[in-house]
Amino acid sequence: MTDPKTLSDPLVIAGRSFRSRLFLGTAGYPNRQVMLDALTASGTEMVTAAIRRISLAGEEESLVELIGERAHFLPNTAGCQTARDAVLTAELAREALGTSWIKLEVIGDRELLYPDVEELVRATGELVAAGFTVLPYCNDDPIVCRKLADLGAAAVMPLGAPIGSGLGICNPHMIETICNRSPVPVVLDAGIGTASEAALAMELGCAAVLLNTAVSKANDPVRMAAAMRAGVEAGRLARLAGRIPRRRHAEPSSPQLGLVGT
Ligand SMILES: CC(=O)[C@@H](O)[C@H](O)COP(=O)(O)O
Repeated sequence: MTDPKTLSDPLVIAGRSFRSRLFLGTAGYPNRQVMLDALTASGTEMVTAAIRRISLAGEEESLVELIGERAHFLPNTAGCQTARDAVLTAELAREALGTSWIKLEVIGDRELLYPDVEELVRATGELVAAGFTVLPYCNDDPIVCRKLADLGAAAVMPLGAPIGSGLGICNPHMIETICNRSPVPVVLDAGIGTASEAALAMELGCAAVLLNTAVSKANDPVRMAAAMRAGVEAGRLARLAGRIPRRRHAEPSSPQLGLVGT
């Protein structure tokens, strides 16, 4: 019988526990109240925002205070294109916000928003050596994920699909492979379009899902945030329960023995 405690096993990253396995971004909401209501509906305990947005636009200055106690704040290096730029941005975040946690994004192409793997690996090594808790956004590549974990990343965050695309998980087999091999938690980051895709990420073995656009740009962001919460929880439960194997042929669901004529 399932121990009810396993249903709510917290996720632990770098010694910090999270009951919610849904992490949310803060960009693109119709207004701040909708964003806050969506965060509440999602049950999230980890919220990310680009350090460039926070530091450059005065209006965003109080975002960290607004989030306050409701969630752990995870600054990210969105917009950085070199390791040097990302490391400087992370140092700025640590100085300004007093956190050494960083979601590391080093983008190699502004149109694709795909990670520059060489720069990402370099920046991860430098930031870990400088005492940061590094969560790198990376390709759905098991080799890259292993290198990042070997360098000391606290989690790896492979993309499901390009940021903001809503395409879902383009290569579920590779995400599952990464999950099966990773020594650190795997957080599916980017590309999720709807709740069933968040559930799939968890069914594949991800420890958590990070998403933004699917909620902030939904017709009803608060309702979608609640749907994502339910999707992540359902996917986690299904993963723990263990799915039946796929078969190429029918398998009677009722026992045949004992029927007249058998
Ligand atoms: C907010 C953030 O960190 C995004 O860059 C993240 O990668 C989420 O991507 P989606 O907007 O596709 O969910």
